Amino acid sequence: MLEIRELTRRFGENTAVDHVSFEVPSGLMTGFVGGNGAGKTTTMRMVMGVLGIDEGEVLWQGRPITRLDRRSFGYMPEERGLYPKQPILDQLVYIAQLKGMEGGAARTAVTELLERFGLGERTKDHLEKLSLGNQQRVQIIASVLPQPQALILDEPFSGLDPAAVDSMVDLLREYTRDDVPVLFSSHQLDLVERLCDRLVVLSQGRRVAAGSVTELRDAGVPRFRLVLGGDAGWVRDLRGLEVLDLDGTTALVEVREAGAEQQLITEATGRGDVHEFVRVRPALSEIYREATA
Ligand SMILES: Nc1ncnc2c1ncn2[C@@H]1O[C@H](COP(=O)(O)OP(=O)(O)OP(=O)(O)O)[C@@H](O)[C@H]1O
Repeated sequence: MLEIRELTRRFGENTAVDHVSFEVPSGLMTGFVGGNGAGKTTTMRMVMGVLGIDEGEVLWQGRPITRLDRRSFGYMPEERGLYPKQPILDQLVYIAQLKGMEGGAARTAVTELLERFGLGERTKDHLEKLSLGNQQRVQIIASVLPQPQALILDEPFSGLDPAAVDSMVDLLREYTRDDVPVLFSSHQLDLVERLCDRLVVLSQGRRVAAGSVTELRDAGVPRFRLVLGGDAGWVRDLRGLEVLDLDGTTALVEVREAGAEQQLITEATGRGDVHEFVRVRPALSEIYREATA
């Protein structure tokens, strides 16, 4: 497990990351979200040791992380940094060798990954000849070579078409199945909701929410939708509830006093037909908007 404890980084007067703590458990996918400038990249850079830490620490397997640990991590930085004028196979094999793979094994692993990402026919092409999305695929391959102990990926999905997103998702799932902790930042909340076991939300350098998607969706004030056979206007008169929406026979209410929902359903069944009475959990996008407001 990777643990981020009270990490803090200042740039002059600006505290870009302010005592941020969270965990990236092994075998789980953790999504890292927050608006532009929230501090995601700065946090990831501190985790990877490419940026100094002002306060706090990073722990790997329960002890302070070392340079060697970081070398065994797969890191996809925001600044992508491969050579535009070199064939993609050659530079990926070179990177794999730099990371300690033997030549033959490196070539086999790279070829396999290139084929997997639909680039099997492009191995001799210079990076700059590929579309931006395909360049992104090459960056992803560079970051997962060789077998990483943890993955720290800064916006790995940006610029990918749906097919490449699917290849990337399959690949990341294979790593989590092998118990690798994965932390990735993204602005694509639908993707984060689909993929992530856990989520960390940053706003202006601070952690404003963290937990599993289910925990976060359950954490807020409970909301219920009630659909009746007749008019639902009487719901406004009940104590302990706030009516968020009322449309003829349908009411959406928020429970302000514990137990008010029991009173609601008792009253509703006493008055006539109840077609639906369900707890409504907010979408991730709503949680995100509220947390970062
Ligand atoms: N090298 C730097 N020098 C000065 N300020 C910096 C530096 N790097 C980051 N910052 C500032 O730190 C804050 C956090 O930036 P960061 O890039 O970590 O945010 P982010 O969440 O990754 O944003 P985005 O989603 O736009 O990539 C911003 O205010 C940014 O301007």
